[in-house]
Amino acid sequence: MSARVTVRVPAKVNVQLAVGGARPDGFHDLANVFLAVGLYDEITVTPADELRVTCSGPDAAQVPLDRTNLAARAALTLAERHGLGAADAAVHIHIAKDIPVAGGMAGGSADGAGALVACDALWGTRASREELLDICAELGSDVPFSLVGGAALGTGRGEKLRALEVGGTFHWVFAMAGRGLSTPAVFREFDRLNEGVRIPEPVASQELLDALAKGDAGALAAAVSNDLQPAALSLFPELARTLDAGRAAGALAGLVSGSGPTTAFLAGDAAGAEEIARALLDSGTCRSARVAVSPAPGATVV
Ligand SMILES: C[C@](O)(CO)[C@H](O)COP(=O)(O)OP(=O)(O)OC[C@H]1O[C@@H](n2ccc(N)nc2=O)[C@H](O)[C@@H]1O
Ligand SMILES: Nc1ncnc2c1ncn2[C@@H]1O[C@H](COP(=O)(O)OP(=O)(O)OP(=O)(O)O)[C@@H](O)[C@H]1O
Repeated sequence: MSARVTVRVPAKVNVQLAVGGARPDGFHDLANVFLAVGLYDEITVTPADELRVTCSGPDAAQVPLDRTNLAARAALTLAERHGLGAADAAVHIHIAKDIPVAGGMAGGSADGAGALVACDALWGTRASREELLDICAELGSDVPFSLVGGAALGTGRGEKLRALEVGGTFHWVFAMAGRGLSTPAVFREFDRLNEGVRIPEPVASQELLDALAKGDAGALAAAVSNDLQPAALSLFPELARTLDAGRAAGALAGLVSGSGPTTAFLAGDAAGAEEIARALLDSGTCRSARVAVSPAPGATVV
């Protein structure tokens, strides 16, 4: 056991998000093609007298520091499963947050997966990969992917993962919006917009999987899709201007990341990404713009 563990966890973009009809449990079946991108939160755990969460970074004020924080929930779930008492499981979790909050990039999920891996190392609980994935799925639909990183197809509510091959580096620009969007609200809007419509079963696009496997940015750009985009745009119409600005600046594709409101732009190369980021900032249609590459590794002890 060591006295301090830091874990780095990436954000994600959904290059395909096919959404089925609402299930009886309120969730939606998905064909969710996740790609981890090189924007990271770092979670550091140290022994303490009681469970405590702190957070730093530009969006820190929006992060809950109580037991609803996914990082705290991860620590409590691991402790409970391994029969650790309150004193043994007391830990200070610090989140150095670089992933936008409520941005559709799985920031909270990253912190859940990171705290889980960090506490497992700190406490010497030696949970199997299978158990870690099981706890992640209990915490949220996106959390298992935050653990594994790379690229994966998520089915069910997104928690059942199959690793995907990625044959090259993709260059992205992410435009952060001035406010967040609630994921449940975006799924509710999806249901409202599709009322009375027969929604087909979600399936992954073979063209998209081939483009990923080849590392072909042009082919990936032609195949990206997000069924939640109309719902995110309906709740946040100004995002259409951001999408227009990124496309006008030469992006191969522009789309809403997951449930939004972060927008993602695929560039042909690193220089193109820098140019698009500058144009997005100059357009005044976003709060900030960041470049990042994919794929990125999952939760990693640093
Ligand atoms: C939009 C995505 O980020 C795409 O990766 C995910 O589907 C959302 O994953 P998440 O934030 O981990 O979501 P969860 O914490 O599991 O669920 C939050 C809420 O989102 C809705 N939800 C989520 C996942 C899913 N497959 N169907 C849903 O309808 C439900 O209303 C649920 O109560
Ligand atoms: N560690 C955390 N970091 C950020 N938000 C958290 C965390 N734990 C709980 N939350 C809550 O979760 C909400 C969603 O935050 P998050 O940043 O995960 O959204 P998101 O990136 O849109 O999620 P996703 O892409 O998985 O749908 C926040 O508004 C906050 O109330």
